[in-house]
Amino acid sequence: MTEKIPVTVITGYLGAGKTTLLNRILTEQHGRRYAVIVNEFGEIGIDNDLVVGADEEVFEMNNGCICCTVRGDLIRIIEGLMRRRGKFDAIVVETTGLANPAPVAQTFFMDADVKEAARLDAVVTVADAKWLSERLKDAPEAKSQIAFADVIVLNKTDLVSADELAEVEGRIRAINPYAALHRAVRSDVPLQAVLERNAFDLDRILEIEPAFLEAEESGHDHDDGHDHECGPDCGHDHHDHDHQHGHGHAHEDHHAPHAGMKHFHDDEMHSVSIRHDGPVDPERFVPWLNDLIQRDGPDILRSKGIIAFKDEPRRFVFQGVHQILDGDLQREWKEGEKRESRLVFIGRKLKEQEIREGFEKIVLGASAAQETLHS
Ligand SMILES: Nc1nc2c(ncn2[C@@H]2O[C@H](COP(=O)(O)OP(=O)(O)OP(=O)(O)O)[C@@H](O)[C@H]2O)c(=O)[nH]1
Repeated sequence: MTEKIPVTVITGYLGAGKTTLLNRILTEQHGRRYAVIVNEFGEIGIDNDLVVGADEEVFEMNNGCICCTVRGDLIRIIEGLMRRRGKFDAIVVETTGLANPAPVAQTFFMDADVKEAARLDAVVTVADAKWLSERLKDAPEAKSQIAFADVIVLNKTDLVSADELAEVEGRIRAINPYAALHRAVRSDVPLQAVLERNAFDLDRILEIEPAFLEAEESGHDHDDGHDHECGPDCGHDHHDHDHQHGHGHAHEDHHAPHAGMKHFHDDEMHSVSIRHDGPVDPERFVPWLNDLIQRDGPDILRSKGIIAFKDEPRRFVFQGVHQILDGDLQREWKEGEKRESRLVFIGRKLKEQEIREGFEKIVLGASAAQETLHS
């Protein structure tokens, strides 16, 4: 079987530093060859011309709302690329700053041919340290981009004070406590921090954030109801794009001591994590998960999990984006490795109690429920 090509999706609000990151990826010596797909908003491709490295092939997805037209474009481009396998090692997709990354991520689960050939390696969100806090208030896309991230590059730290940095990190953590977070100036993160991360592997998240599945706060049940899910006749109004490029003067040393993380409640976006120390019956688990995802999918932005099935030497790994779910048996549990199931749901208005009770009662059956560790 040929290896699936890893795909890195770079997202982030307008002007956050996505193209800067992409240029870094394309110019640094890493011995890997990347095919680049750029999604732009508007008729005329500009980003394409801003991307350096003439040797790299840049494919443009153009025109309109990514939710509707671009998915088809993306599928077409990836299928085209697959016919020229061997010419590149990985794919990087840069999305428009206005996109909700969900439809892009979903492409890698939904389209059978794409799924066969490529795997979503990580969603990397570039955030503008100067403007993110503001955008989180007025731009739902900005929030979705943070919530979706596996890796967050907190860029433009040269433009903020240590206090402001702590504040924005706290806001990011309130939305997404799981992503690896790197501070950057001109998107200067080590490339191994963003590329070929296999970020869907929960183990990696646990390495970075050992407390990942522990104590977290869930938000209240508020929602502004604005989720960017477009139908086929999307009539999105995308006109209020203020192009906040943060060209201010650097006024603080970004190496200033870390002011300590602030904690915020995010009323809208939160997460539910469950772990269970004991075998899980696939015949109960799979229908439960499918039902949950079908029913609450619109509110569940991301779901991921590793499950220890009864009498199964391999780990069952699933991940999903909204209603689209994908799971398979992967590597074997290692000698001495704790056979613990871990599940995470990230989204809006999650029915935490229902999810927990569902897992305990439906999946485990009431008697086994005691063993479940609440996190
Ligand atoms: N001060 C400062 N400016 C930066 C930094 N990173 C990028 N910029 C500048 O910010 C502007 C936007 O950067 P881009 O990389 O084009 O951002 P983008 O996210 O691709 O922008 P869009 O394509 O408009 O969404 C450019 O003028 C960059 O030179 C940084 O860390 N600090």
